[in-house]
Amino acid sequence: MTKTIAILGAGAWGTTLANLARANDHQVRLWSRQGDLSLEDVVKNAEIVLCAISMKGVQDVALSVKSCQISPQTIFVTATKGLDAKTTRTPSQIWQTEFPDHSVVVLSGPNLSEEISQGLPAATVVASKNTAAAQVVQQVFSSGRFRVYTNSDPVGVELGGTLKNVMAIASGVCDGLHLGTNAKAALVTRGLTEIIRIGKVLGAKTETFYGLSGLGDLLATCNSPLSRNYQVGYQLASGKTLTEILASLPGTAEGVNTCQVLMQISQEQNITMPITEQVYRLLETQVTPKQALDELMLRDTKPEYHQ
Ligand SMILES: NC(=O)C1=CN([C@@H]2O[C@H](COP(=O)(O)OP(=O)(O)OC[C@H]3O[C@@H](n4cnc5c(N)ncnc54)[C@H](O)[C@@H]3O)[C@@H](O)[C@H]2O)C=CC1
Ligand SMILES: O=C(CO)COP(=O)(O)O
Repeated sequence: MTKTIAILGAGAWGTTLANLARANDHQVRLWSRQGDLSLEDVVKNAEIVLCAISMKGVQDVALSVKSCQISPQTIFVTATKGLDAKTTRTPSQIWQTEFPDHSVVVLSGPNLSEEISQGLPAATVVASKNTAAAQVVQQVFSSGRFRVYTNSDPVGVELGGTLKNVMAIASGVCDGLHLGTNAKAALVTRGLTEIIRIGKVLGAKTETFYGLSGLGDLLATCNSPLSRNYQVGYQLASGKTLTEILASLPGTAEGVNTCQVLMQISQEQNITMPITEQVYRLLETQVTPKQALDELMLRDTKPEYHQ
């Protein structure tokens, strides 16, 4: 059945998701700050409101949507991968707080938008506490080129997509320094251990991180030059400054802000995050890429599963 869908954010990901829904004959209205359509008109009577805005805009846009006319049945879908700098909340927690009586669905997976725009095959996950809402969103986006799975752990699905961005920066550094395949495998595997350690504290299920939105997205983003986060790391390793890199980057690299929020969480909750800490120190120019590597390699020896 044709759905009316409002997509907020006309960047790389919002546009790609709009095209996927249009290809399935849904009626899509796309809103961006620079566009001609008003937010009020875009969300009016929408059965689904999907947000693909960068993290820094989510709270303000959620508040603006709150002042618009929304049907009580409207499903909110969040596709943003980040953490709020002020409250450390995930995007779905922001949407659920502002719309407590609505279903909120997280959409996340190994989804480099450029590949999907080219029609290459990909899979994703839609996760919600409300299974029926997740199934509606699954039907909206599923096609022969985009395979959509449902999941009942929205925070886990969301954190997989968010936390891997920091590991993608580290992976870019690893490749930029030409450290080899063994080093990359070790980094990504220990990165997953670190993601699971943080994710469990933040309320996610461990098994979710072994799925598409966890390991899947980690592999995609840590291995692709199409990833903006990977590009940040790769170019830092080549000696560029963060300011120079961000000035020429096509789109948002959420891992930069996510890393700062994670350091705050790590200090407040006493969670060991060695890779995240070195990425943070590198972004803050407290260490060089080579020093960050040495710090990681020379940590105290320990059993593999010592937390
Ligand atoms: N591009 C990709 O391959 C994927 C991106 N994502 C996530 O989707 C989100 C958006 O990413 P992209 O579309 O790639 O970024 P982008 O930089 O291409 O677009 C960001 C969009 O957010 C809007 N925006 C930024 N700040 C805003 C504010 N304060 N108020 C209102 N709108 C604001 C921009 O105008 C733009 O429409 C990010 O969280 C990203 O991690 C998730 C999966 C895939
Ligand atoms: O989340 C993504 C792929 O799943 C996109 O990665 P980047 O934001 O690093 O480009």
